[in-house]
Amino acid sequence: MSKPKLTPEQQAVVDAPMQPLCVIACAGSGKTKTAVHRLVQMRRNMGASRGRLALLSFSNVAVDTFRKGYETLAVDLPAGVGRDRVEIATLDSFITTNVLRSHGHRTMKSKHAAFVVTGNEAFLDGFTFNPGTFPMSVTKLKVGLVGGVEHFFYTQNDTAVVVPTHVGHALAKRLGQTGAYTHELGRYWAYRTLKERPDLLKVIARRYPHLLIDEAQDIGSVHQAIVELLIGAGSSVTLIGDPNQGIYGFAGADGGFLRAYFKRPGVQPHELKKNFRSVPKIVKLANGLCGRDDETDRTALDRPHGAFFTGYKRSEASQLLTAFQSAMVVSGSLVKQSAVLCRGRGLATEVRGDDMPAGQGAVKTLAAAAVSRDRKKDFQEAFQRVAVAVVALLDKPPHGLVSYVTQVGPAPAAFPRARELRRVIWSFTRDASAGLPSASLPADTQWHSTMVSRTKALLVRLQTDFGLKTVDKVGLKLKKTGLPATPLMSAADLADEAARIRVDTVHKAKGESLDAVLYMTLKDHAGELLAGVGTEVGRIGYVAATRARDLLWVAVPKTALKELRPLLQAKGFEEVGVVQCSTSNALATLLAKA
Ligand SMILES: Nc1ncnc2c1ncn2[C@@H]1O[C@H](COP(=O)(O)OP(=O)(O)OP(=O)(O)O)[C@@H](O)[C@H]1O
Repeated sequence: MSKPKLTPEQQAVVDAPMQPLCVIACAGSGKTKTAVHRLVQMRRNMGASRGRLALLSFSNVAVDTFRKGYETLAVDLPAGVGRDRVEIATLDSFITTNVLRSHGHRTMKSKHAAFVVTGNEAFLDGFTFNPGTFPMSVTKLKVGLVGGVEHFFYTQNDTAVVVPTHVGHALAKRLGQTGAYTHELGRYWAYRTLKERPDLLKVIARRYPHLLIDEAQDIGSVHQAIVELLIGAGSSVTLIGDPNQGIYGFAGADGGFLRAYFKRPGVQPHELKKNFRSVPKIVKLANGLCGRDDETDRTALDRPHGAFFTGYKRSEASQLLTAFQSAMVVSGSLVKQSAVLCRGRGLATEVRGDDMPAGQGAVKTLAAAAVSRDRKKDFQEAFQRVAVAVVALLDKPPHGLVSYVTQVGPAPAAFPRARELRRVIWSFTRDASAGLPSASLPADTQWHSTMVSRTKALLVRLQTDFGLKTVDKVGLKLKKTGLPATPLMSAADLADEAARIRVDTVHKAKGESLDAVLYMTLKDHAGELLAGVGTEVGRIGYVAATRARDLLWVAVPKTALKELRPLLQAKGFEEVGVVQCSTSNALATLLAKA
């Protein structure tokens, strides 16, 4: 991490006394930098003390950034300071490592050590609940805590639907007895373990006298209950986040814990109000949306930039995208650092034109993995899919093998060589020349035959090196049924891959800085964006808008334009028409830039 000077407000957080802080920070205010500097300073203050420090967040991307930042800055710590006594992890992995993995099984009444399931494990077929329509997998079961009382629910279109407590409880318990937990239920079991084991709680609080939690607006009710237990047992907890970016309300996280935290005795309040990301016009607009008066660090550009709106017809989404990409060229935004964002997955899928992955069974999963890797450049997703497909080709694989392989961290006793196997599957996933073949090969001929021979070779290796037996008649599971004659990543995709702009949900883009953002809305999404950050959909719009560094477009349905126009203009958006332009010219220019 480079070392630009911290602002006075950032420095005040870093230099604050060793007590709990509540840091409310605006979008683009450098929470990452501030949190890492604070972490280093706290470690310096703790000197050689044996207590550990933890910096916790919610995504692996954030954790990676924090780790790199800490590695860079911690070299300046004097000798004798316990530089390694720092943990940087997701809140869930902190809970898993410290509570669930070694202690959870006792509370879960399982003979096995606890292990996570992701939903693809065959044995989960027997773990469902029936809300009256059709059976739903236990992976859909969510749990919240209100005043220490658990309540179960599932979400449908981002709305919570209650599951009777006795049903949810019985299902969680039955699954728990096998040693398995879903991500959701893991937190529940961790909470129950800590509640039942004050001795363990005390040990953890002593081990971690200080915790820093980033993106604290995403703390849900069960997370909060766990954090409250740790606070009660003596850990000093600092929260950093932006309540206006709380977009997981449907999952029980509405930013309330962060918003009210400064009121607690002994908690020192701080604010970060300087936005380093966006041009002044976008910061002004964001202030108008959330009712804050944040400052901007950037100056206006000498090329077109700022916040615009336009109308679009669903059937003409591709023209809108072309027009937006043309505007990006003029504003100097790079395709690879820009995105079209939608509030929901449905609209994103429609705009992106995603097809169902071709093939069937394990082949379908491997085909989807090749597309994840080669089209979406999402290696993590590709890896997860390969792991699922490969395990599906094994005869009686160890219980929980997919999760042992895909989860980072020490190998479980049940499968001590998980990390080696992880490496083998990673290299198969990554290497299109010797592992999973390229999605650019014709699917039902070259891709399929290459995939079959390499997958079989991989399975032989798993048997020889790891004792993992292949299913009988594996050829039947690797048939080419359903694969098209064209490449999985179609020829058209290959041609304009460099010019293809990412289309994603706002949730996926959280925490990112993007040169240009096109927020595609339905009428109510736009209405709620304009109404402010009081609702979840309003906050989702706010997150979309504040990702943009230089250029923000909000597209609203043409049918709603008349009604929304004055409201958009009142907030400071300027109107642009979707000018028709030659697609090939626009793409050629973009390709040259990319
Ligand atoms: N003191 C500083 N001087 C210059 N640039 C800074 C400073 N602090 C942070 N930045 C830059 O500000 C940008 C935004 O920082 P960051 O991504 O951490 O924002 P954030 O607070 O997490 O935003 P959001 O919550 O919107 O995701 C980064 O490019 C970072 O390098």
